[in-house]
Amino acid sequence: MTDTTASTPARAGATSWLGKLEGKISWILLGLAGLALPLLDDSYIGVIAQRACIYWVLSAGLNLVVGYAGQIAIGWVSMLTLGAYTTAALAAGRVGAEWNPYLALAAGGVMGAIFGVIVGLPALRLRTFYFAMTTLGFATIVTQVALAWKDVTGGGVGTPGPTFPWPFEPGWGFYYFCFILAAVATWMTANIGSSRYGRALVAIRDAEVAAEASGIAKPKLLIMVFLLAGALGGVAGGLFASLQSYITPDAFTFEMSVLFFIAILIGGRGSILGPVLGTIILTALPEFAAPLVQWSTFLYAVLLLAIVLLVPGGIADLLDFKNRRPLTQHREIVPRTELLKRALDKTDGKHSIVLKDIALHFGGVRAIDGLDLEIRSGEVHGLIGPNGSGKTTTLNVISGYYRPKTGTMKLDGADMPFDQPHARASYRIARTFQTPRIVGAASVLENVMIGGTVHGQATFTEAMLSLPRNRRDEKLLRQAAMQALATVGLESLADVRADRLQHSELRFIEIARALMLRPAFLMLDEPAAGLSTEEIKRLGALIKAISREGTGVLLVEHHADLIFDICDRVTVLNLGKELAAGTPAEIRAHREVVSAYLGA
Ligand SMILES: Nc1ncnc2c1ncn2[C@@H]1O[C@H](COP(=O)(O)OP(=O)(O)OP(=O)(O)O)[C@@H](O)[C@H]1O
Repeated sequence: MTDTTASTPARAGATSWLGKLEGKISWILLGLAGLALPLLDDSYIGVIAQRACIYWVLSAGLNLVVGYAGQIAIGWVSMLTLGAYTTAALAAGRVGAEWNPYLALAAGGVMGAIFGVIVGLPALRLRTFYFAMTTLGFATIVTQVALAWKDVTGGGVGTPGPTFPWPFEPGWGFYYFCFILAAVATWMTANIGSSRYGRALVAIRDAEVAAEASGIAKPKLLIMVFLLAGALGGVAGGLFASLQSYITPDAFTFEMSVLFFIAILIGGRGSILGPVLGTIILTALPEFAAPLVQWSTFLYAVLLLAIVLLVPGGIADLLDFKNRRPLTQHREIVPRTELLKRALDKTDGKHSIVLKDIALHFGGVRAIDGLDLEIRSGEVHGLIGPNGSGKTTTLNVISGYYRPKTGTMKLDGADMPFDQPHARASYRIARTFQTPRIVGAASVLENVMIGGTVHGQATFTEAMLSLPRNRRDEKLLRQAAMQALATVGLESLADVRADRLQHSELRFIEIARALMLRPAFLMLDEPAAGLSTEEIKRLGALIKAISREGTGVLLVEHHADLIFDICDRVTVLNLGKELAAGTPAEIRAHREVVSAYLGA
């Protein structure tokens, strides 16, 4: 029985239309509430709203760093501090002539952008808490410099914040300024979030090796995100200085950093709306519960624990009504191999990857020990052998994850570099993994679109401003991903969050994602593991059809029947060496293979 939740095109269309409306209504309500706030004519509420908007300008950028890219930048208050002092010092004429406050604010943004990249750079090497500590350390340094550099910052005595002239003068004018900037920050980061860059960030966060195999270069992407997050933090700082009227280093506390960070976590990682609501709630809460101010850090911790334990996906998960609709239990995967012609470029010429004398050792373990292997276009090449014989390691060498000790690897006769896994996508070499590497929090369609990231043309800025080239990219990627999903038989699940799917479906999603590269070579690492007999049969037909379209397939597998049914040639490994190579018939009859691996 097939899934009926969205099985017909009309129903699928209605579902996505509803989904879009669900998403838009929240934004429209939030926008209207923000615009109408001055009607309350309550200056106290006005100040809280200004603060929430300012915090959101910072959190919007930080959301890309923490929520999307998964980097624990816990000391991002440093950007607020830098932006505040830059804007205040320039506007007050502490560095040369007095600057126009709007220009000084822009300078605060530039300062934030520069230091955002500098603080972010360690993230390229350091992971999790090590990176968190560097951001905290930087925040402490900035505060100490603000204390010591009296000429510019006023030291412990402080310096006045800027006052913005008409049309954003203090009061509701300034509120609208903060509101507009928060709206622009939201729009820009939402554009990034829904572009190939946003999907790439989430892939780096949840499935880094798969991101690399799809051609995503982590360093370049993270630097752009840190630059944007730093710039927004700097602008937020300039606004904060104006809101405070007077700034001293005490104004930039560790609690603020925690607030920004927790707002994103309780909002929901990888969401835009959730963290906006998280920031508003955390900004407003202490104001309306004034007697609890002393307890704020404790309350933040309790709130965070409650969210992590009760709603790990945060507010965004609570608002994700679409993914609460039940899926049909018994779903079938029925690939449509006739669609492969459109999903793949049938290559007219012959291509080959040739490995010669490859050796790779892990300490004393000889994982590969002088292996020769040739993968040709239009053929399925089976790689079999007992556990630990070096199959996955061979695949990882071809994918660029490991650099062997000796040997060469050539693509169509030309040397191919061993490292840089993300560069494999440019050779149109795609792969799947022994354990499916899928972004559980993203939809099935988004997961498949990740595979086509390298085909996008729009720059980061074009994506941020949603310019025509980015919209065209998105349209093409979406069409190609739907095509790939239809080919593997899963298009009816396109809108479903991937972590709701069954294991067998994840295996086919990985193949759809690999097809997005229009691969000249496809390497499959135990794709039949965990599949039913019927599913293995369909998988076999799909793999065979892929090779018939000209793609060279390397199939690592333990299911001997599948190997002998669909492979053109088979190599048997034992202890990292070739035990035998030949046609399936030859391998079946090979005495040593039968005794070492296949059994009598
Ligand atoms: N990163 C690593 N560090 C140390 N040893 C490793 C590493 N990766 C693989 N090995 C070792 O190298 C040998 C080959 O491992 P590999 O995973 O390539 O085997 P395999 O044939 O794919 O096995 P399986 O069928 O169980 O997946 C094994 O002895 C394994 O323990």
